[in-house]
Amino acid sequence: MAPAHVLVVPYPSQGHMNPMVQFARKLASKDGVAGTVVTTRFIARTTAGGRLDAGPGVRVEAISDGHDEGGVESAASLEAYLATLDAAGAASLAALVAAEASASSFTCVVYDTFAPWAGRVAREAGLPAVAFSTQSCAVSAVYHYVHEGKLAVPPRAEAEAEAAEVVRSAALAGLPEMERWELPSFVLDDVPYPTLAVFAVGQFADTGKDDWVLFNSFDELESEVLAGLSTQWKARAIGPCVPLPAAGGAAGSLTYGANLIDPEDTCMPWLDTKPPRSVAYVSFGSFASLGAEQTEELARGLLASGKPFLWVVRATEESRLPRHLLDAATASGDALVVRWSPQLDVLAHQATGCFVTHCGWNSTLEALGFGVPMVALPLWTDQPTNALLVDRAWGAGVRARRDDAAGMFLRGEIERCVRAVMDGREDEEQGRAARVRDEARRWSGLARAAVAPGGSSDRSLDEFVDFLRGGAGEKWKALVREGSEAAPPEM
Ligand SMILES: O=c1ccn([C@@H]2O[C@H](COP(=O)(O)OP(=O)(O)O[C@H]3O[C@H](CO)[C@@H](O)[C@H](O)[C@H]3O)[C@@H](O)[C@H]2O)c(=O)[nH]1
Repeated sequence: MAPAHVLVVPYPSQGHMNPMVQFARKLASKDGVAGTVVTTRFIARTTAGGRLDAGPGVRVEAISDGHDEGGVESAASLEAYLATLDAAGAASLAALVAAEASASSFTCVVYDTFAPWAGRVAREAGLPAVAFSTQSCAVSAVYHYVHEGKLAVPPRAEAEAEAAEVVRSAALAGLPEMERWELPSFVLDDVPYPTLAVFAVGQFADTGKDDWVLFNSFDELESEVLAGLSTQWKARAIGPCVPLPAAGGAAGSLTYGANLIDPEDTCMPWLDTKPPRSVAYVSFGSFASLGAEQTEELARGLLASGKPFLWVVRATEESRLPRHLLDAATASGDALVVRWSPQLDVLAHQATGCFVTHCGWNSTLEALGFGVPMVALPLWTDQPTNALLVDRAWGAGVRARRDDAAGMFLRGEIERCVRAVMDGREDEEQGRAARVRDEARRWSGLARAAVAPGGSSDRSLDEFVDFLRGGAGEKWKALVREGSEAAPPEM
């Protein structure tokens, strides 16, 4: 039988491409499965090193996002970009699928829930459309239950009038009790980007009860929420989609093969000069913008902690850096500021003692996978919920408290959290910080076991592969050819 050929369509940004490229690579490592990853023409041309290397058995194809020359940066706004991407991406993807139809036809399309247009193209072409969430099961569950009307989020005015802001109904769905500010920001009524909010909340609207939904998570991490979601769809956790070295294996160089920016090669030699677990690694992912005041508070907090730090400040953020504060530390080798790091290698390095992170889902999973305790400084979207889970549910980090009056994380709080995690001191409030490092190590073992042969995520991937090998696409196409309603093939 011809191999099952899966077309994998991530939303074109770093935080979405990394896990989906890793997913395609894992899928293609299974017998009888080939993968093609789709990116935009702009990214394909400008990706670090000029190429995207998804590994053996995975082809890369480029489609148009309507901004072939400048990508998202050349759009008037993110919302304008999404609208162009929806139309141009769908047309371009449909052309790719049609061009393949006679040759090595695609069997199935796995699409990012942030690229719902790809799901539509799949359905219109008579191919099974499988949703892939790059965010946690918990966050996805909140969006879904809000969309279904099963979870009500109090408007800000109402919440402020109540003594406690706890969203108690969240507990019903296997979710932890959350205060309003701990929910993904897109379900709140007082955040910017209302169009994005509608989009995020409705990302599973096209997904039916018999449809597969794959999560970049693992059973052991989110078992209860996942069990709840499994009653909604054919939900399976197949992560962490992170290139983790096999247990006991040599680390080597770790990469997703999808860097949109070249990592700086000063990081590893600098880390090599530092004692084990002495360095705070600081990064806010590929998207966040901290603002000048928050950047200065962070610089002052890191300096006050007395720990050496490796801080990623993207080129677009550099103008906010208070260089005068950092000069002495960088000159003495106590601090290194880079525009982009080889993050997986940094987290795997023995000198890295904690990860000061915005709790983007990939960074969170990477920290868990490499057993690095986190200091969580969540900003928006799914990050506040991830930070809550890291701190309260998984005990793998300490969450900094944002100062409400200042509207940011203050230097003293940042210093306190870095010291609490790195010195293992008792955290007076939570009484848990001393155990954070042990918990981080424990999660690393569980994460690696989940993706190892026979682990929970590996078994779920095998189940999906069985579905693919069962000729999912062929059955579907036959049904459509016979003129029957586009019913899904048996699963
Ligand atoms: O110097 C760096 C900094 C980051 N990374 C990588 O870039 C990715 C960043 O992903 P993530 O941590 O998820 O952050 P964002 O880029 O901010 O991701 C967006 O997408 C995620 C998945 O939907 C969401 O969870 C986040 O909130 C959202 O901001 C990770 O794989 C990192 O390893 C590097 O390789 N080098």
